[in-house]
Amino acid sequence: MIEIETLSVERDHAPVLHDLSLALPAGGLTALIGPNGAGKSSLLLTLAGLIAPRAGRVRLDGEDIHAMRPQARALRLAFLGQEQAQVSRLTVREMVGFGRWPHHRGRPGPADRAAVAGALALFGLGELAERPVSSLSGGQRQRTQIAMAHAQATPLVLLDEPLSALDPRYAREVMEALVAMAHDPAAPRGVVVVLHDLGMAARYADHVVAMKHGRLVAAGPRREVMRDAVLSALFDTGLKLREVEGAQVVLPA
Ligand SMILES: Nc1ncnc2c1ncn2[C@@H]1O[C@H](COP(=O)(O)OP(=O)(O)OP(=O)(O)O)[C@@H](O)[C@H]1O
Repeated sequence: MIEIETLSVERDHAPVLHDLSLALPAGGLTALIGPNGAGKSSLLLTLAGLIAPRAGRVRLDGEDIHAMRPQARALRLAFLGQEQAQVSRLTVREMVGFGRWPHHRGRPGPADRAAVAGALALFGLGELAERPVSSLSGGQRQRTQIAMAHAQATPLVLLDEPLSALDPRYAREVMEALVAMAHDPAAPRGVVVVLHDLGMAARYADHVVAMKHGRLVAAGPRREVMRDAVLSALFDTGLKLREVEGAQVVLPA
């Protein structure tokens, strides 16, 4: 369980999150939605412990995230930001293997190798495993980074726009892999994902958090938040959700 208590955050001395209070469930997939500049990335960076709040705090299972040592935090949460440094010489397998570092600290064992192999298979990277990351397409690189976050095997996974470079097939496969991670009966994880694709949020999220101007607009189970009136007000444009052949789609109203 993540508890966000009266959280205020500044970036470059400008307030970007205002007095946010919210509890996120420990399991399931939570979609973070809202217009450009709403503060979604700032919230994710704060949840990851990478931006210190001006006021308020974030607790993970009762512990203040910002008081944890980085090594301890790396066993509790995995974070994938929008802009990742490119480590060009690494192969895909080596990069995914970096996700295991907090577990083995430089001495990988069979469990680490198995976790990497599982992540490579889950994200369709088997055939690319020995390729340098620098030789990959943007979408292949994005899947490599998501696989690395998966291999980290943390109870909480934070992903900022993980679908942005993916074609429809891989966007769907990655979302289904994230759902499987969130509902893995052996080790369910809390997966929090910033999504611009509202159709994906409507189809796959268990919970939805809607933000605008650095404030919370709505939060709750998907069906409570993904409603025509909430979405239209959130994005300042007419939107309607409709069911087409069993899937939710978002249309202009
Ligand atoms: N590195 C930064 N330094 C200073 N201010 C920033 C920085 N990044 C974002 N901001 C500001 O913080 C506010 C929230 O931005 P943020 O990136 O968190 O929003 P977002 O909802 O993730 O937007 P988007 O959907 O466009 O990615 C904006 O006003 C933005 O200008």
